[in-house]
Amino acid sequence: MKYVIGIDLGTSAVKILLVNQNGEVSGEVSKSYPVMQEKTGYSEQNPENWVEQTVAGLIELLKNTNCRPEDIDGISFSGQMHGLVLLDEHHQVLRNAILWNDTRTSEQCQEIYEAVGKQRLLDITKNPALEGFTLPKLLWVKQHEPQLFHKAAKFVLPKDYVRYRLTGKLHMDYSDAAGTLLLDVSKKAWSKEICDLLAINIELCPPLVESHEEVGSILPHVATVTGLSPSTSVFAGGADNACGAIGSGILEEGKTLCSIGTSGVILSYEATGTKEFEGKVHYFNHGAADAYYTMGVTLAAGDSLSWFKQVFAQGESFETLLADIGDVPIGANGLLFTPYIVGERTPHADANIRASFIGMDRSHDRKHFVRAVLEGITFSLNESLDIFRQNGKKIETVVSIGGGAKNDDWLQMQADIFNAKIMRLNSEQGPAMGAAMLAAYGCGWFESLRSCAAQFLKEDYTWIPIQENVNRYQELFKVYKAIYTNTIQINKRLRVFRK
Ligand SMILES: Nc1ncnc2c1ncn2[C@@H]1O[C@H](COP(=O)(O)OP(=O)(O)O)[C@@H](O)[C@H]1O
Ligand SMILES: O=C(CO)[C@@H](O)[C@H](O)COP(=O)(O)O
Repeated sequence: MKYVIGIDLGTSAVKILLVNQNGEVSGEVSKSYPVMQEKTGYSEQNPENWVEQTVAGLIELLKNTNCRPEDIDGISFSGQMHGLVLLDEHHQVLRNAILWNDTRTSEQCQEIYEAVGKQRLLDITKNPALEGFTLPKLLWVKQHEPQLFHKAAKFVLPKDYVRYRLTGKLHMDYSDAAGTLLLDVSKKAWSKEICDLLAINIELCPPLVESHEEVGSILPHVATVTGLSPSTSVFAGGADNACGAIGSGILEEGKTLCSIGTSGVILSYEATGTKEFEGKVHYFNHGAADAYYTMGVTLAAGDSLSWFKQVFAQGESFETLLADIGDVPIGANGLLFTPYIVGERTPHADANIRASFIGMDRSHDRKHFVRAVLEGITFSLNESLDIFRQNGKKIETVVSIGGGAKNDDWLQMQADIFNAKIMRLNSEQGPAMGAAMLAAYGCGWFESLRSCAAQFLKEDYTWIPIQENVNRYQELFKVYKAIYTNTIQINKRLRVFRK
């Protein structure tokens, strides 16, 4: 039997899957690493932690399997998007990576609009200037750390750096490059125009490749340490949401994905890069060649639940924390939560907004708060789903993946709030499975990603919306939506108190 490995470099942890030719998961490892928040709005990670934990994960995976290293035909990657990894001329890391959920760059977003123009930026990149994207981070380092910026020879994204450490080769694939705001999304080339207008040397941008392209093999010393074979081919891989889409079979028009990881995403396949969404949703290159996807992003989806657990239930597992949410009625006895703990992206591109619990009552206990957190996260994702529906998309079934897809009550809640069937596949590890599929396709096991999906992906269970719950949630959703507008000014005034 032959195998492939999919590595998903998430924000909370690296998840590694060993998958056989039938698409069965033969081994699975997860290794976590910390996120550093030095100030409000900041979010950084040390790239060395990604490498250490990926290597540790590979060692563990190979130790616990009977598969021979030479039977692993290929490895590919999925990774958290947008994070800036700056390298010097010797490819040494110059500073901590600035992550996708770091929002320190509002001023740089304005600078981009002033230099490029809103419409021109949309024409080239298909996206607005958002704090989380990579270009504003580059400009921030240029302005605040000029001596360090001066030493920069290349920038890459998180999984590109880990791939570089395993292979010695630097690349970036189109699906991840689209999230930098430096890519001409439909021409699939770095935009010289944007680089020139913002005085960014285009030489900083790494060579571009397709996600399924072979980019190298495992370096001998990495092979010795991990137990991998130096003959195993390495394929570029893609952005975690593009890989999540591949690993969930979102490979044709009409298919929709909900991913609840640290962030939350509602994603829809697009056959062309020429539709107009006016920047209301993100519009990026897919990991499937010459395809695209649109998505709305909740900045802190799973992260809101993790934050709640860390503050109010330290040491408990997600399973015990969520054990009794099924006993709490819809609406948590009048308690609502907005998940804006690090600001928001869709539909409110607002780095300044912060979260609220509204309606706290003497009768509430912890389980009401937990249910309110889950409902708030799901309402936020429903705002993205609404944008798609308002643009004429018919959404009847949604494939749900990520850590949030581990809880059955939450999946029923998704069905009731989205008013759509929620399908869970045989593995909720969509991005890692997508990376494994890119390796399988890259190795030539299949003639297309679609035929790989037909072999690899199986439906596990589907949750059907319960009409009575749908009606209750539709009423509550109207109240939820009113919280944003009613808390903008309050949060502006609170800003000076945040450290
Ligand atoms: N058993 C569980 N039930 C519900 N949610 C969970 C569970 N375990 C983890 N999560 C959620 O999943 C999130 C992590 O999901 P994951 O897809 O691994 O994220 P990432 O790719 O960002 O590292 C956590 O923030 C947490 O909120
Ligand atoms: O910023 C985005 C998408 O634009 C995030 O979706 C990141 O890609 C992080 O993903 P997770 O760690 O939550 O999977």
